[in-house]
Amino acid sequence: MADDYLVRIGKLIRDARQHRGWTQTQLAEALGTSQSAVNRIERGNQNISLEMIARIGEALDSEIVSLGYSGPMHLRVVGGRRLSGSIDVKTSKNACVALLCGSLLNKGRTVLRRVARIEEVYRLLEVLNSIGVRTRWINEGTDLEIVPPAELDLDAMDAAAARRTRSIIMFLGPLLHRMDRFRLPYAGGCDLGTRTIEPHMIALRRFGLDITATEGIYHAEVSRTAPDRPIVLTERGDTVTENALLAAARNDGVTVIRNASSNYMVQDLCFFLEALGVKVEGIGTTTLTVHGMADIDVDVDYSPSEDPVEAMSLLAAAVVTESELTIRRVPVEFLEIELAVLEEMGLDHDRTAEYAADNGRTRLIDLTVRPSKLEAPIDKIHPMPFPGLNIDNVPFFAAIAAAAQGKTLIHDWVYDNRAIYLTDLNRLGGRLQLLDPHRVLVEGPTRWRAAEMMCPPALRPAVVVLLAMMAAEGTSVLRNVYVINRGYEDLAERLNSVGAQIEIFRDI
Ligand SMILES: CC(=O)N[C@H]1[C@@H](OP(=O)(O)OP(=O)(O)OC[C@H]2O[C@@H](n3ccc(=O)[nH]c3=O)[C@H](O)[C@@H]2O)O[C@H](CO)[C@@H](O)[C@@H]1O
Ligand SMILES: C=C(OP(=O)(O)O)C(=O)O
Repeated sequence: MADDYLVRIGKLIRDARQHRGWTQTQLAEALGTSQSAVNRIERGNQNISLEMIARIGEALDSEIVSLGYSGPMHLRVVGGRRLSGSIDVKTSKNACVALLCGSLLNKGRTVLRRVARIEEVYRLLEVLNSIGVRTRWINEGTDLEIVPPAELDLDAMDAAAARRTRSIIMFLGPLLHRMDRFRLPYAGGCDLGTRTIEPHMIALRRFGLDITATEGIYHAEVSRTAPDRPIVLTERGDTVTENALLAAARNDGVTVIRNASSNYMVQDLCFFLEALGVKVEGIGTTTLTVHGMADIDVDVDYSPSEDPVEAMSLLAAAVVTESELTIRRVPVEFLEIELAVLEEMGLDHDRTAEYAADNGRTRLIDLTVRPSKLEAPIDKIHPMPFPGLNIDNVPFFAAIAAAAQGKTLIHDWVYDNRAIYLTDLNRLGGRLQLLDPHRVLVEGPTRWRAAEMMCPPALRPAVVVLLAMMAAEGTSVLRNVYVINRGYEDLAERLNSVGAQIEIFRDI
């Protein structure tokens, strides 16, 4: 055991030394010891004191010497490298979390294919497991099998896991059919300002759900009723629409949902509901008509589609690093506006013919992006519910605008503070001026410079910072990247596979 521990520490030290480009002799000199002592330490053959570990960390200018894997994860990025080759887009966080919640509708076995192995999914799995749902990764860890118990034990819920994800809110739709009274912790997620659950309640009250909120807990009471006229959503939100769909799926009758989002995750959920036997008319439009079933008990096998926001992230990675990169499995329907804007800005790219995703419905392309001379767009960049420019893609335009000649106005009207986080790019040499909490003026082109900084507490701005670090010559450090791991599977490793140099390290 102790030997094992020494070998692990030795390996970490060797990795840190090699990352610094030092020989064992150079490290020995810095420590005032011999090369043979360093050699013994690196092979785990030498007892090593905490003081020595700290000195090595200092000498290597690295906190790579970490014990265990429980501390926060950080990234060390050697920037200025071109990317090349091709990279596949994974399935989306936002569809996967909706489908995990959707599995609660089904008494049978649900298999979801190629589910992204991301923290947001892990949190929901922890919640599902804690209430008695059996889940396991099958087919060498690529697919997920979900088998619900006859009765859910909501009192046993892992509240800490639940509070770390906003998606827990989508338990409301399925649960209101399973119990008359239950409690759920408040939803978490990115720190993006106030996001109330009122739009969800406007839809779910129509099914007889009533909620009072006290001390971080939603207390739900259900007097099951069927909506007697169309449900009109007051906001065309994604999870709101999904919650209404989930409630409608087990409402024995026809439910009409108006002002529905037709965004990618909503479409994936509709396709999944159809696989469960629930007929949904109007998929891809803002009026959904759901023919629900009182009881759903089928073994279902569904393949969620690829993530348009990950596709946009990879595209932005290519642009800021001035690389030629092929991004495979891009759900083009959900990136059309972004591509049209980028085309206007001068992006040189090729698209293959469309092919079907594994769900048989979503249209994919492979996209090759080449280094381009970009000009700032004439009009502002602003999001709209689908088919507008995707709300989560707006931050990537900040990085792209920073690469373009001229000034670009970015207007993120949706979130209270997401635009503010984009000004973190200034620490890397960006020229972003915050005009008000929702509008940022980005001036390009940018000569990025390396820096060490904390991850902003919001997923997409955090990835944008990482991309700028990849473009900046020198070594940058991005601390505490949990928020990135919420939505991207092995992002560092995958970017490394196309030429990036990003190293993961953790605190002691
Ligand atoms: C798990 C999941 O799927 N999360 C996505 C989902 O979050 P989610 O569905 O939680 O997002 P919301 O529906 O809360 O919408 C986000 C914000 O937009 C506002 N709003 C939305 C629609 C509208 O017509 N008017 C309006 O004002 C809301 O008040 C809120 O402040 O949708 C967001 C917007 O696409 C995405 O950023 C999130 O990645
Ligand atoms: C805002 C996002 O996620 P969430 O709704 O899970 O916080 C996002 O995916 O960018």
